[in-house]
Amino acid sequence: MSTDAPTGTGGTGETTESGETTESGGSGAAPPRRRSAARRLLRDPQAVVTAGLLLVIVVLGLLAPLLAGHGPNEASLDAINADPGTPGYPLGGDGSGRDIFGRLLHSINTSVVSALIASSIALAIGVTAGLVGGYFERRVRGVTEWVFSLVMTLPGLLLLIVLMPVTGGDYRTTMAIFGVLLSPGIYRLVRNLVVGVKNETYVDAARVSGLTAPRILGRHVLVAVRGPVVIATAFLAGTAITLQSGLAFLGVGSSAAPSFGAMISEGFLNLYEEPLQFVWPSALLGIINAALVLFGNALRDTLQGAQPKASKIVRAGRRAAAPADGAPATPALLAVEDLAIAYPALSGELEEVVSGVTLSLSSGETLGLVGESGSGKTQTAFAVLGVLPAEAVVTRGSIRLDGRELLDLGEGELRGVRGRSIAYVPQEPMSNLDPSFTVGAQLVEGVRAAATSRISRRDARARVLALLKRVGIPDPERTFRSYPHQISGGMAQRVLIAGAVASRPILLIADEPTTALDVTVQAEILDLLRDLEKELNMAVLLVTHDFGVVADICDRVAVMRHGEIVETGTTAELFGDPRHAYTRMLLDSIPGGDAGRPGPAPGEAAGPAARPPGDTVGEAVGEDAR
Ligand SMILES: Nc1ncnc2c1ncn2[C@@H]1O[C@H](COP(=O)(O)OP(=O)(O)OP(=O)(O)O)[C@@H](O)[C@H]1O
Repeated sequence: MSTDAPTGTGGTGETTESGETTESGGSGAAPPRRRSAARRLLRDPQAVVTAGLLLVIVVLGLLAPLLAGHGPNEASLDAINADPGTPGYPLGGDGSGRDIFGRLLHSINTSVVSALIASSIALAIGVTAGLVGGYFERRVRGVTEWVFSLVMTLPGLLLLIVLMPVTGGDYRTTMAIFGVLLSPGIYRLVRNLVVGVKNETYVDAARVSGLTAPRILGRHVLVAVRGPVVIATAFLAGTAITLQSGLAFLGVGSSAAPSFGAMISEGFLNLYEEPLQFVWPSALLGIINAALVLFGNALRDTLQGAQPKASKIVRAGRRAAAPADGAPATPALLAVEDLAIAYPALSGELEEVVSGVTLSLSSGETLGLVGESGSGKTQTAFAVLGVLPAEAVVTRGSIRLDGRELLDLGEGELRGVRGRSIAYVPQEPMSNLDPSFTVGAQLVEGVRAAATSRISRRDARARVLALLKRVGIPDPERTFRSYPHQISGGMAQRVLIAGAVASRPILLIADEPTTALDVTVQAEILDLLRDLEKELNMAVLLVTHDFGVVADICDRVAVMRHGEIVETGTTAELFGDPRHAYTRMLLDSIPGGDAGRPGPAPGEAAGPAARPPGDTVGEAVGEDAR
C-alpha cells in the first residue's frame, strides 16, 4: 500500500476556508491522494524561491547579447574605472575599460556551461557504472571499484592545472575532465543505492519474469535511485561553478572566456580604489552557489524526507471530541481512533504501514491484535507506547489513554507515561535483559525509576524480591543474583513481566510474549498474564499471530491485515462466526485446528503458575509505586 505525503494541513482531509479539516471519505479513511514530487516541490517556499532565482539568473545570461551594450572583452579607454551609471555602463567599467554589467551576464553563461558539462559527464559515468557495479557482483563490481578508486586517488586540482597545455586553457575541456574526477562520488552513491534495492522482491520478480538486466536496471532500479541522483546534481553544479571560478581567479587557463573568478581577481587588484568591481562578481557568484545549495537541500527534503525527527505527528484528521466536562469522551481506557502511520520510501513519498486503525480497550479486558507478519500490529503497539522509529510519521488519528491524548505529549511527558501507566512485555525476553548486569540490579533500577516518590535501594530490593515471587519464580533470591544467561527463557519472561507490572500499570502491551518460549512455558506465562490482569484490573493489548493464544487469554480480538483492522469482535464471536474472509482464512490455516470452536474461554484454563489470592502485586510493589 503506497500513499503519499499528507496534504499541507498534514492530514488526508480537505481544508476548508476556515482552516478546519474535514474528512473526505466519511468515517472510513479515504486513501490519501498521491502528489508528484514536482507538485510537492512547488509547495516548498525554499525550493520555489531558489529555483526562481536560478531561473532568472540563467535567463539573464541567455539574454546577455541583448541586454549588454558591449561584448564581454570589448574595451574602451573612456570606460576605464567608469562609475556605475555611466551611459552604456550600468555597473561601470573595469580597470581595462570593459563593461562590468556585460561581463557579469556573460560570466553567468560560462558558469552554466561549466555546470552542465561537469555534471553531465559525472552523471553519465557515475550513474552507468554505479548501476552496473551495484547490480552485478564479483568481477564486474571488482573492476568498477578498482577504476573509481584509482580516479579518486588523482589529485584533482593539480591535475587540471598540469593539463592546461593539453586542454589549451579551454574551460570546457577542463570541465569535462573535472566531470570525470567528480564521477566516483556519483558512482558510490548509485552503487550503494542499487545494492540496497536489487534484492527487493519486486526486482526478483522482474528477474524471474524474464526481463533482461538492462531492462531491470532501466525500469526498476534506476527509478529507485533517481531521487538521490537529482539531489546530488544540484551540488555537482555548484562544485563545478566554484572550481571554474577558482581556476579563473588563479589565472589558470584562457582569459578569453568571461568568468566570475577572473572578474573577482581583477576587482581584487583594484579593491581600495573601486571596491564595487570586486563586490559585483563576488555577490553574484555567492548568490548562485547559495541558491544551488539551498535548492539541493529543498530537493533532498522533498524527495527523501527531511532529517529524521522524533516520530513526526502531522495528522490533522478527525480527532476524538474533546471532553466537555473533563471526563473521557469514551469510557474505554485506551481509545485508538483512525490511526495512520507512514514511512518515507526511497522515492521520498510516504508509504502507510498502518491505515486508519480504530480500537478500544477497557480496564480488566484483554484485546488480541492478530494478523499475519507485516500487518502492522507492532507498529500500532509502538505508536501507543510512543516508541515509533524516528523516521515514522503519524499522519492522522488519535490515541487516548484514560482520556489523555498521547500523540500530543512531548518525549518527557511520554517517558512519565511509559513504564508507569503503560508497561511493555517484549517478544524476546533474553535480548531485552542486559547481559552485563544481574537480574536484580536491572529490576531494582526499573522499580526506582518507575516510583513516583523516592525509594531506597533496600526497599526497591524488597519489592523486587516480592515481585519475583509473585510471578512464580521459585527461588527469588537466587534469580535476583543471577545474570540473564544463567536463567531460562521462561524465567527471563517472568522477570520482564515482574518489571512491567512493578508500577501497577493501567495498560500492559505484550508483543508476542510467548513466541520465543516452549509450549508448556507459554501456557504458564499466559496464565500469569491473565492473573495479573485481573489482580491489577489492567487493560492488556496482546499482539500475536497465534490464535491459540487468543483463544486462551483474550476477551476480544481485532484482526489486522495490510495495516487495517478488518474485523473486531469477542473471542467467541470471532471463532464461532468469523465475518471477514481473511479471518476465516486465518482460522482455517491453524494446523489441525477446529476453526469453528473456540478454545477455553478466558479465565477458564487452569494454569500451573502459582498464584496466591488477592492483590499480591499491590503488596509486592507498595501503593506508591504507581
Ligand atoms: N522502520 C521502518 N521503516 C519502514 N517500514 C517499516 C519500518 N518498521 C516497520 N515497517 C513496516 O511496517 C509494516 C508493519 O510492520 P509491523 O512490525 O507492525 O508488522 P507486524 O504485524 O507486527 O509483523 P510481525 O509479526 O512480523 O512483527 C511492515 O510492512 C514493515 O515492513
